[in-house]
Amino acid sequence: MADSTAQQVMDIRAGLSHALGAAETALVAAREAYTTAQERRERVVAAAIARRRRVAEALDVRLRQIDEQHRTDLAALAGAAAGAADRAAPGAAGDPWDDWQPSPLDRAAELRVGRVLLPHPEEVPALVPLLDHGHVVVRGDRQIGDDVVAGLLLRAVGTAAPGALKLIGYDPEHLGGGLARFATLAPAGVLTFVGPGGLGGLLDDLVEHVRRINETVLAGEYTSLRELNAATHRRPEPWRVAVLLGAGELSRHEQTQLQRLLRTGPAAGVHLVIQGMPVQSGPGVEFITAAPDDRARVSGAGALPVRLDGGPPQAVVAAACRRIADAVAAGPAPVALDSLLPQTDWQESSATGLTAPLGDGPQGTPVAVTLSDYPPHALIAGPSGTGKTNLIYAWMGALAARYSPAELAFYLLDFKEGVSFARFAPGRRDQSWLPHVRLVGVNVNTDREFGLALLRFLGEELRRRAEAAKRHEVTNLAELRAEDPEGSWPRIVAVVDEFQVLLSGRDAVAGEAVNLLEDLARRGRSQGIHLILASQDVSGIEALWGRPALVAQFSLRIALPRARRILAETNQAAESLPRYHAVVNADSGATEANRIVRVPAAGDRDRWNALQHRLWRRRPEGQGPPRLFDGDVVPSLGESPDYQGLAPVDGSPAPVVLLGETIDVLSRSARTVLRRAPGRNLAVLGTRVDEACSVLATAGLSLAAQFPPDGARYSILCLDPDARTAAATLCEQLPECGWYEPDNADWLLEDAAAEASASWPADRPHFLLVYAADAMPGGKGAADQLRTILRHGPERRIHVLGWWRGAALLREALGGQGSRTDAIGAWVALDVHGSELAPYYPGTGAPAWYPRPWRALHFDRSVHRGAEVIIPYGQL
Ligand SMILES: Nc1ncnc2c1ncn2[C@@H]1O[C@H](COP(=O)(O)OP(=O)(O)OP(=O)(O)O)[C@@H](O)[C@H]1O
Repeated sequence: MADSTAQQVMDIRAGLSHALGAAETALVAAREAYTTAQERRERVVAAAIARRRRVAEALDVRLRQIDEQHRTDLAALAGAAAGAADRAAPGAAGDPWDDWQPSPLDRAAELRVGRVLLPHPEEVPALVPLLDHGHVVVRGDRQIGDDVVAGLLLRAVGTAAPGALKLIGYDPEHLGGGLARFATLAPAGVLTFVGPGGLGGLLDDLVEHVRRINETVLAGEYTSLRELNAATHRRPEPWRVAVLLGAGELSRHEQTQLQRLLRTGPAAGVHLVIQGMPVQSGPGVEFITAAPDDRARVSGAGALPVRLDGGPPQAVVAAACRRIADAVAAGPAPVALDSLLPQTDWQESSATGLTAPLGDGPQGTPVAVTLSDYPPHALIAGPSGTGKTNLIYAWMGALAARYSPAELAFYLLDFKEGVSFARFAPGRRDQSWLPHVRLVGVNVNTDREFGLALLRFLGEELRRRAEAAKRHEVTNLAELRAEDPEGSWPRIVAVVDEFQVLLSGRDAVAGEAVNLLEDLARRGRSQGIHLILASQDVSGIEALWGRPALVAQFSLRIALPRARRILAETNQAAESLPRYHAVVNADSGATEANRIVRVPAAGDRDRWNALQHRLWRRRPEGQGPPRLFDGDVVPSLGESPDYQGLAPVDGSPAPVVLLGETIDVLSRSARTVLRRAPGRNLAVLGTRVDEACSVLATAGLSLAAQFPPDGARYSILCLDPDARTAAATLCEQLPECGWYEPDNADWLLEDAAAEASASWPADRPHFLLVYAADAMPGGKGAADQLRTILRHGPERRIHVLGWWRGAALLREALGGQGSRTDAIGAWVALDVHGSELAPYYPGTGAPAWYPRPWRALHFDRSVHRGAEVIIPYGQL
C-alpha cells in the first residue's frame, strides 16, 4: 500500500512534474507569442502612424496644388475677362474718364459702366451692350443711376461717328435737366428733347421709324442694320437712342408701343435707355442696379458684385459734345468723284439714252440717273450753297467719262455771277477743255439774250434733226442713228444754271425764251436734246409753274436739301435731307419715286482736272475748244471770224460794215451793208465816247479790209476832243484817210455835198466817219450840206458813219421834229433809252432797251424785224 501510495505519489509527482513542464512550455510559448504579437502591434502602430503622416503630407501637397491652380485659373479668367472687355469696349467705350475722348469705332461696342469685383487684383470692367444689341434699364439709387446714364450716353455718342447716333431725351420730371450736360448737342440735331406728355408721340415716332427702316432700308434683304453694316460697311440710318427718364403710369397704348420697341427696336438701331420706369426683364434688356460701393449689380455679370464708375466730369462731357456737334455741323467727309467714274472711259452708246450714277444710295450702291425719251429733261433745285453746282459737275463728270464726244455734247450756260462753268473751257492757267463741251456761257446774268441765242441754236439743231429723221423715215434718235450710222448725232445736254434769270420779267426775251423752251422740251425728247434747268430760287420754279405743259416735260426732278416746290406738294423728302445728299425722282416728284443719293465732291479742282486732262488728251482729232462766251470779257475784232473772213474783192460789191459782236452762239459780228441805195448811212447814238469810237473803228477797219489800198476813200471828221486820240488812231490805220477838224470841216462838207449831188456815181466809195456830228460848226449851211450828203450820198457811194451824242440831236440834224428819218438806214444805240429810239424804229412802238455798259442796240431797217443787242469790240 505504501508502495502504491509512494507510487501514487511518485506518479502524482511525475504527473505534476509533467504538467508543470507542460505548463512551463506553454508559458514560454505564450510568452513568445505575446512578444511576437507585441512586436507586430508595435509595427502596425508604427505603420499606421507613418501612413497617417504621409496622408497628411499628401493632403497638404494636394491642397497647396489646388490653391495654386485656383489662383492661376482666377488670374487667367480675370485676365481673359479683362482682355475680352478691352476688345468689346475699346477706346471711348471703355477708357477711364480722366483720359477720355470721343473715338468713333467702325462697329457697335459694349459700354463700360463700372468694374466687376473679383477676389483678384486684375481689373475686370462691367460692360453693357446697347447699340445694335438691346436696351438698358437703370434702377436703384437715383443719383448714382443718373451718373450711370450720363456715362453710358457719353460713351455711346463718343463711339459713333458724328451724326451716326441721335439722342432723344424724355425727362418729364426735370424737364430735360437730367440731360442738361449734353445740351450742346441740341443745335446740331444730335439731341432732341420731348416735352412732358410727349411720351406717346415719341414712342409712336420710334415705332414708325422701325417700320420704315424694316420696309425701305432693310427691305427684306437684311434682318438688322447690324447685318447690313457688316455686309456693306455702311450705316444708312443713325442709331436712335431714346432716353426715358421716369414717367408716370403708361397708358395701355404706350405700354404696347414700349413693348414693340423693346422687341423690335434694336434690329432697326432704335434703343432705349430707361430710368425710373418699370420694365420687365426680357431678351436684350440689360438691367443695372445702381447702389454704392460693391452693392451694385449688372445683370450681365450675374451675381458678381459690381462697383459702378462715377459720372463723367462735366469738362469732359462739354468738350466731347462740342467736338461732336462741330463735326456734325461740318457734315460728313465727302465722297470722291472717282466713285462715279467707270473702269474704262467712253465705252457707252447714247443711242437710247444717257445713264450715269449721281452718287451712292443709302446702301452704298450707286444710284443711276437716266436722260432718255422718259425722263427727257431735268429740273434741279436747292437753295444757295446746298451743292447744285457740285451736283452738275458730278453728273457731267460721270457722263463725260462714259460717253465719248461723238455720243454726247454739252452746252452750258450759267446765269449766276461767277464763272462756275469756265473750268470746262481753256483758261489762262489751264489750256485744256472738256472735249464734250461745245459752248460755255458765263457771266451772262445781264445778257439774257445769250440764253435766248442758245435756245434758238438748239431750236435750229432740233429742226435739223427732225428733218434728217423725216428723210430717213424714222421717229427718234435711236432709229436715226441706226439708219444713218455715219452721221454725227450725239445726244445734246444743255445745262442752264439759274435759268429763272432768263425767264424773269415779262419782256420779249422772257416770252420768246418760254416759247423756245416749250418747243425744245416737247420735241427735244425724241431728237436727243435734253435740258437740265437748275435754280436756287423758288421763283425760278414758279416761273415755270404757270406753264404746266412745259413743266410736265421735266419729269426728272432733283432736289437738294431744303429745295422747295420741285417735288410733288406732299413730298417732303428734301426737308430732312442731310448735307450733300439729293432726292432724285424720275416721276415728276411723286413720293414713291424718291431715291436718296449722296453726291460726291466734284468741285475739287485737282480731282476734276485729272479727269478733264485724261479725256482732253483723248479728244477726237480736230475737236477744237468750246465757244466761250464770257459776259465780262470785251471781244476782240481781230478774233472775230467774220472780220478774219473779210478780204478785198474784185468788182464793186456792196461793202459790209461790222459793228460789234452779236450775242449768239457762233460769235458772229453784227453787220450792215452799205449798198448804193438811199438811207445806207449809219448812226451811232449816245454819249459814251469809248464805245462810240469802238463802233466807228470797227466799221472803218472792216470797210478797209474789203478794199485794196486805193479802193475807197475815207474821211474822218472829229468834232469831240475826247474822241480825238481814237479817231486819229483809226485815221492812221485807214489808207488814204483825210483828217478833218472843226476848222476845216467846211471843206469836207462842201466837197462831199457836191459829190452827193453829182449826176453820176463816184468810181469808188467815200466813207465819212464823223465823230460828234451834233457839234457840226458852220450853222445852217453846214447842216444843210450834211443833210444833202445823208439824203443823196449813198446812191453815189458816199456813206456817212456818224456819231451823234443823242437821239434827239440826230433828229435835229435830219431837220427837226417831224422830219423824215429814213436817211438813217441803220443805227447803233448806246446810252439812249428805247423810247427815244421810236422815230428810228418801224411801227408805233419803241424797242425795249435799257442801256448797260459796253452793250449797244443795233437795228438795220433793211433787214431787221427787231433790234439786236451787240457788244462793241475792244482792241483789234
Ligand atoms: N457733295 C459734296 N461734297 C462735298 N462738298 C460739297 C458737295 N456739294 C457741295 N459741296 C461744297 O459746298 C459748297 C457749295 O456748293 P455749290 O457751289 O455746289 O452750291 P450751290 O448750290 O451751287 O451754291 P450757289 O448756288 O450759291 O453757287 C462748295 O464749297 C462745294 O465744294
